[in-house]
Amino acid sequence: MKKITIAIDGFSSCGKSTMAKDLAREIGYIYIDSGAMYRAVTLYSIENGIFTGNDIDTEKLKKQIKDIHISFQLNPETGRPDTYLNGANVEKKIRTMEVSSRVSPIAALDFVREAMVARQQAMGKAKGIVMDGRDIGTTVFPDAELKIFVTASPEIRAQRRYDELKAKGEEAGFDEILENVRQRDYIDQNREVSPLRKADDALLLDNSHMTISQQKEWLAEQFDKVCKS
Ligand SMILES: Nc1ncnc2c1ncn2[C@@H]1O[C@H](COP(=O)(O)OP(=O)(O)O)[C@@H](O)[C@H]1O
Ligand SMILES: Nc1ccn([C@@H]2O[C@H](COP(=O)(O)OP(=O)(O)O)[C@@H](O)[C@H]2O)c(=O)n1
Repeated sequence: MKKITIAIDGFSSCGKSTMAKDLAREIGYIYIDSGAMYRAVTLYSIENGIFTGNDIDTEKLKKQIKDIHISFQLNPETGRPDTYLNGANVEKKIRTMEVSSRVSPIAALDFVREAMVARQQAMGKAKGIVMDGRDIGTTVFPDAELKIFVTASPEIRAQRRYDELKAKGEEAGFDEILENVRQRDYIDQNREVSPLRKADDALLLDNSHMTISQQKEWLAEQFDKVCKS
């Protein structure tokens, strides 16, 4: 069967990766978590003195962006790809609150987006890819055959992230997570380059009251519809 491109965008912590990864596994497509790439650039920036407080040394980061190598390798235990930064597995490190609180300003930088989008487009050249993020249907793959835009209420999204971090044993309060979700939504929607918005031809999914298996089923139906049409 002819392979297509699937773009899943939406607000923070609403379940994009969960549904994207499950669909990719079922249909034998590559899954790429584009947010992990922005998180990896943020971790690099934290570890290499690019932040002074909340200030970002953009000139330094611009010079070093070509030295930031990001790749993915499937983790057989979790069934999802782990993120590697310059050869080291950083999957755990990039999911901390420290990275979450610094990622959106880094992702708003034009030269960072330019570099990441080029890499994402190269990964999707052969189609057969499910990618999730903020600008996949609008900028990275504007011609994607299937585009989804996911949303849920901020409180529900914060609760999902809280439960996830708690299960991993990470200390983070619900209020701190809710504030982070709101802040990132604001920066992501209001930045100049590729702001988060629904592509005109994307299907809207509010999964506030859906279970993981319901949303998985819904996505599989949309995929079938596109493949049959
Ligand atoms: N429909 C759902 N109901 C409850 N929890 C969900 C649902 N979808 C995803 N989750 C959980 O919410 C958390 C955030 O999901 P994730 O896929 O990482 O979101 P995103 O990629 O949009 O940031 C994960 O712990 C995931 O297991
Ligand atoms: N395509 C993308 C993906 C993520 N991002 C940025 O990266 C951050 C982290 O993305 P993510 O997908 O890991 O976020 P979560 O919703 O999983 O917490 C987002 O808040 C955005 O600022 C982006 O700008 N463009």
